[in-house]
Amino acid sequence: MIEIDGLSMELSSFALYNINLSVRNGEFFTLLGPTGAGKTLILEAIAGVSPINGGCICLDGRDVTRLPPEKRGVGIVYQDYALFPHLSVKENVVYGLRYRKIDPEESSDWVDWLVERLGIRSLLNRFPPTLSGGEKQRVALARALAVRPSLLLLDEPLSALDPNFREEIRELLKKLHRELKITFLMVTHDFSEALFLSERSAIINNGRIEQVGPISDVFNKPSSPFVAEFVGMKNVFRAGFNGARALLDDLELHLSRPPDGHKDYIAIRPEDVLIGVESSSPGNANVFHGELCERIDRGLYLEVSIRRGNLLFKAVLTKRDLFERNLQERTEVRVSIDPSAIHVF
Ligand SMILES: Nc1ncnc2c1ncn2[C@@H]1O[C@H](COP(=O)(O)OP(=O)(O)OP(=O)(O)O)[C@@H](O)[C@H]1O
Repeated sequence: MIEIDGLSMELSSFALYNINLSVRNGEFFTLLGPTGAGKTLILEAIAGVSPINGGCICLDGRDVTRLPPEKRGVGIVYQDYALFPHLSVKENVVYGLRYRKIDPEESSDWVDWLVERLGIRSLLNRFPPTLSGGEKQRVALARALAVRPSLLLLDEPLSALDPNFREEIRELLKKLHRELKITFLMVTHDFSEALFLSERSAIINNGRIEQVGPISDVFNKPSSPFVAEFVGMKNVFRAGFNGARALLDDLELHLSRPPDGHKDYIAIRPEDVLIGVESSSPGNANVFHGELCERIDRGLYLEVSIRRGNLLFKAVLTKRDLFERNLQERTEVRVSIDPSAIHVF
């Protein structure tokens, strides 16, 4: 269990402000946010490798704020593997045992299990520079777990891998977490990774936590414009509200129900902005016309913008849609949005 209370860190050009976080025992938790948000610094504060200016960090009920890294019971895996190039795979794996004064004899069954489980037995006498990215990350995982940490910290462990290895290591992390039942805290900027792996997540923006909660809540119920955009709700608008209606300039959108309490924004996923097709709930769908003004080719699909007065809506279309329906730029299109697709916060 991790309890972070009022953590702050001040650097020359960046600061972490009043970070409060509670991660349960055995949980797979992600710190999610854009590059430069401060995710790695939080991980480093927990590991004890970056000095903090205030607050305290408890691991499994122990205040570790002033303990050196090797006394915190934490394993860490880095994006760039950070293996020792001059040591063999075997020496890398057992490196932490000597450093933390753990008897290698007592740990031999455990290390043997890890070597087998991570599929690195045939690599034991090789040296890191001769390994593929996926192999390096398996070795880095074995090294971090060899000291039997109660908490595994993972700093973007998938982002340096090419897509094939990324999927393989992602699956491995999920299975390892289930088998080992220890707490995993992973930093990532990739929402789909967090969605696949973690139960709960904290969204970090510019040194602050924007939202914490079950990953499905973060995805479906973002609580700020930043989180809404981060999870792919590309249509975020400031709005006024009147009962079960949102007022955007001169456009009125029906909501599925009146908002609870004071709200300032609505957000809609681009895939819920339907162009030229009937809504699944025609009785109360929001229907309006706008001009198709931009098409961006995203490979498998096209992102299009539709202008309606001062409002710009983003939608997605397949290439087939676009050509079959001859949707050219500057044509007028009919847009429909189901009230249940409008998220209010
Ligand atoms: N030792 C340091 N001294 C000064 N600034 C630092 C130091 N370490 C990190 N920073 C700055 O703090 C900010 C947050 O860094 P951090 O590595 O935590 O970001 P991140 O969210 O992990 O991003 P990324 O996904 O790119 O790794 C960045 O602007 C970085 O340049």
